[in-house]
Order: sequence, then structure tokens, then C-alpha cells
Amino acid sequence: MRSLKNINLDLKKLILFLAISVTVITFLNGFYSSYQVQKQQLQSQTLKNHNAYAAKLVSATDRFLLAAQQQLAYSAKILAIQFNDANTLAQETQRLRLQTDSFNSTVVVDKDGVVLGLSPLSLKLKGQLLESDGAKQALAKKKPMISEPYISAAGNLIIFISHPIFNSQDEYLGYIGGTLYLKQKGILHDLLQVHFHKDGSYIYVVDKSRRLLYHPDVARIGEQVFGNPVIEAVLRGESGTRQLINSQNIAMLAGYAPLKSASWGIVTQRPLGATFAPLDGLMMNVLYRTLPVGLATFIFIWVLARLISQPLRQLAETAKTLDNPSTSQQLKQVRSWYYESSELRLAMLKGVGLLQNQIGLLQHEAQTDPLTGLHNRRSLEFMLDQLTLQQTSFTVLAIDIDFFKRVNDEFGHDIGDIVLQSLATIIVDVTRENDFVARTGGEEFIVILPNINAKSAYLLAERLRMRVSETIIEPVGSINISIGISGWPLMQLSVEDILKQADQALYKAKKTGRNRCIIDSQFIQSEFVEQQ
Ligand SMILES: Nc1nc2c(ncn2[C@@H]2O[C@H](COP(=O)(O)OP(=O)(O)OP(=O)(O)O)[C@@H](O)[C@H]2O)c(=O)[nH]1
Repeated sequence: MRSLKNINLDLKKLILFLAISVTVITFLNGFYSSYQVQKQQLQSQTLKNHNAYAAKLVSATDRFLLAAQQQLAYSAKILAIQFNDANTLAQETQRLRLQTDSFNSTVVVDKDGVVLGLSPLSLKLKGQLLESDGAKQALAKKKPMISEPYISAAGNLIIFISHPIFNSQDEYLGYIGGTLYLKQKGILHDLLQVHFHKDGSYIYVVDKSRRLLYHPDVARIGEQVFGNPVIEAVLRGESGTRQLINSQNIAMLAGYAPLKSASWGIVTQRPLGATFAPLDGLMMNVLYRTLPVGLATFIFIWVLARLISQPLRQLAETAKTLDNPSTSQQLKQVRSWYYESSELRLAMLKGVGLLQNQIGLLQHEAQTDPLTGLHNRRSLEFMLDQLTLQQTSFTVLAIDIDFFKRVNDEFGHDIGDIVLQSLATIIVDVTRENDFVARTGGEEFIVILPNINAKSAYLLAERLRMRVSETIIEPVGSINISIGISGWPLMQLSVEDILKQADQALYKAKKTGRNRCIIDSQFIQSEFVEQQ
């Protein structure tokens, strides 16, 4: 696993990550919640609609069945008077079938079950004994009734609605009945036909034996359906809604209601998928419409993250080089536009100021002789490195006080220090600004004179020696110095060798009587060679 360190997190990425995750989570949450709420609403609305629709169909079917029974009752009254008139029987059956379109066929049967009149005549049942289930039930019950579905003598799946005929003496003469063909176009189909099957919605009607009386799939009419919770509920006389899986394994939203005039139930249902399909489109639409604002938000966050992190990043970059002299300038250029960054910048500026003062002080101390304020040996080495790197020629004066021990012995160490300080002042005074003066030991001084030939160096050394001799340092009086002179470049010698040569020349000056300047012979020679 990559560690956080490896991911190279910075403030900008963190702000971006935080802001974008919050935005995305909020958006997804809002999107998901609104999807869920709309889905629930749509589902409950669809269920309600289907329940209302089922109730409406129930009421229409009830009205139809009632009307059909009333028509039969009216005809039964007429036929009770003229039951023996074959003409009247024929006319009445014909009128019943054709006038209202309620029945697919009509029939008048006597009390023995023999057909006395019928319409249409093409059924060829006149004079025959009717032995179908509906006919037998009508004869047996002698009451207005609606049969269960059965296969008629003519081979059709039918429902038989009948009304008994009694004469004025209340003697049973027979009955008049009408059929509804379940598998063929008829009044039931016209009533229940739906206009929205395109989305998979459909209606079906079941009777008390769970047999389908109407179904858009005609082949299923007459089929018995068991274990369907909606059918069970509607046959218990309940009206309501339910989500269920149908026989085709499709999730459905169903509304159902029972009939009053028959032990039937009507179920209208719609696939869950079809119900939610418009919602998917709607949510996609929401997504598309949200996208530009989402993109703008992203850009806004990105710019803001950049603006917030920029000053801190610049401060962090600058903090890497606090010892750099240009740091203060860089810090001043950082655009700290908000409170925290500007306070941080202020604190860093103060810190850098203090640090650089301290560094300067330390550097100064590290390179300075504390007694005389001249450069020390470390500083001398640095200077020599610089000169050799730059290939600058230079002359070295090695200076030593003559018999300094005596000064110390006679006047004390503190007075000796004053002498050393006075000599330092004289050396600085006599040399030029570009010359380099260092105290390298107790009473030893080195002067580096860049770009000067041996002769000029010698003259300067002499002038210095004379000036020292002429200067009265209270309470010591005058002192003398000896000077050894050498120079670079000198026949490929190293800087150390040059210093050694100067030391040797100084030693020579001491040996030959002190208070004098001795120039290294090789140095003079090299100058001579150069001049030739
Ligand atoms: N006051 C004082 N004396 C110092 C300091 N450093 C070295 N000395 C003294 O300088 C003296 C150097 O003495 P020597 O090396 O014998 O040299 P000299 O007496 O100058 O004799 P020559 O160099 O041979 O002429 C010693 O007495 C040291 O104690 C210092 O910082 N202050």
C-alpha cells in the first residue's frame, strides 16, 4: 500500500479532495434521496390509480350485469303472458341480442330444458334439450343468476345470465337467458379493454373459482390461477393495492376491487419497470442539467484551492532557504491575502530577520580576530581560495613585531594587547581598501595585496615598517616590525608554499637584524622573468 508520504499530499490537493468529496457526496445523496422519494411517490400514486381504475371498472361491470339482468327480467315478464307464442319467443330473443349488444346469444327454455326460441338461429339448438352447466343451474335454481364459466353446447367458453319465467299463477314456465362469450369479442371485452397495454399494463377478471374470465391473453381465459395473493384478496371481497410478482416473473403494481353483482374480482396491474421508466429519464435529465453547475463548482473549488494554497506553498518554499539573503525579499513578494497566511508571513519575516542577524554575527565572529577586529586565519584561508579560484595574482606580507615578549614582560599583557590593536590600525591605514589584513597568530599579521608587483609590495612594506617605527604607542613608545614578502603566482607554487616563502623571508629579516623588509628571492626572479 502506498503511504501518505508517497502520495505527496499538499494543501491544494487536500482542499480539492475535501471540497470535491463533500460536493460529490452531497450531490449523490441529494440525487439518491430525490430518486427514492420520487420512486416512492410514483409507486404509491400508481397503486392508487390502479385501485381507482379497478373500482371504476368494477362499477361499470356491475352496472352492465345489473342492466343485463334487468333486460332479462323485463323479457321474462313479457314472455310470461305469451309463453306459447313461438313468434313472440323468436322476436324477444332477437330483440334482446341485437338491441343492446349485451349478449352474444339469447335463448328461451321451457321448464324441461328444451329450447323454445333462440338468437342467432344459426346455433341450431331449437327443440333441443339444453344440458350445459348454466342451463342445468338455471332450471334447478329457478332464480335470476349468473353462471360460472363453462363450455357451451356450441363449444364456446361462456357465462350464462338467466332469469326465470313464472306465469300469473306463479307456475314456473322456464327461463330466458343470455350468454357472454368469454374468448370472443363482446361486451365484456369492450368494457374492460385498456388503452395502455403498450407499457405492459393489463386487466384481468377472475371468478370465485379463481378462473380467468377476462385476460388480454385470450389463451389464458378459462385458466385457473392459484396462489396469487391479489386474486385471493379480491375474492375475499377486499379492495386494495399490492406489489407482486406475476406468473411471468415480472414485478407488478396491482390495484383490485370485487364486484357486487357477481363473485368476481377485477385486477388492473402495471409492471414496476414501466412505472419507474419515466423516472430514469427524469433523473438523467436532472443529471444533465446539474452537470454544468457541477463543472462550474469544480472549477470554482479548484481556483479557490489554488488561491488558498498558493501563499502557504510560497511560504513553505521560502522556508527551505531561510539562510539565503534574498529570503526576506522573497517573503515580501508572497501575496498573503488572508489572515493566517499573512500572520505566518509576518512571523517568518521577523524570524528571518533575527536569523540572518544572528548568522551575520556568527559569520563575523567566525572570521574576525576579536582583539583587533581584523580577519582571522579562517577568513584568510577563504580569501586565498577565492583569489586562487579567480586566478588573481597577489603578494603576501608576513609581519611580526620585534621583541614583543619584552613589551609584555615590561608593561603587562593588557598593554601588549593595546600595541597589537595599534599596529592593526596602522596596517589598515597604510594598506588600500581592497587589501586583506589578518591577524594569524599572537603578534603575527598577514597582509594580502591583490594585483601588485614585487616592487610596489616592497615599497608598501617599507612604508608600513617606517610608519610603525615612527608611531608612539603610549606607554610603550615606538615598536619595530619585520616583514617577509612573497607572491603568487610564482613558478607553480601552492598558496601554502607562498605563505611559507613569506614566513621564511620574515625569518630572514629577524635573523639579519629585525626592523626590515625582506622580499623572497624567487618572487623577485619571477617578476624579472615576467618583465622580460
Ligand atoms: N599581549 C599579548 N601578547 C601576546 C599575544 N599573543 C602572543 N603574545 C606574546 O607575544 C610574544 C611573542 O614572543 P616571541 O615569540 O618570543 O617573539 P618576540 O618576543 O616578538 O621576539 P622576535 O619575534 O624574535 O622579535 C609572547 O610573549 C607571547 O606571550 C596576545 O594576544 N596579546
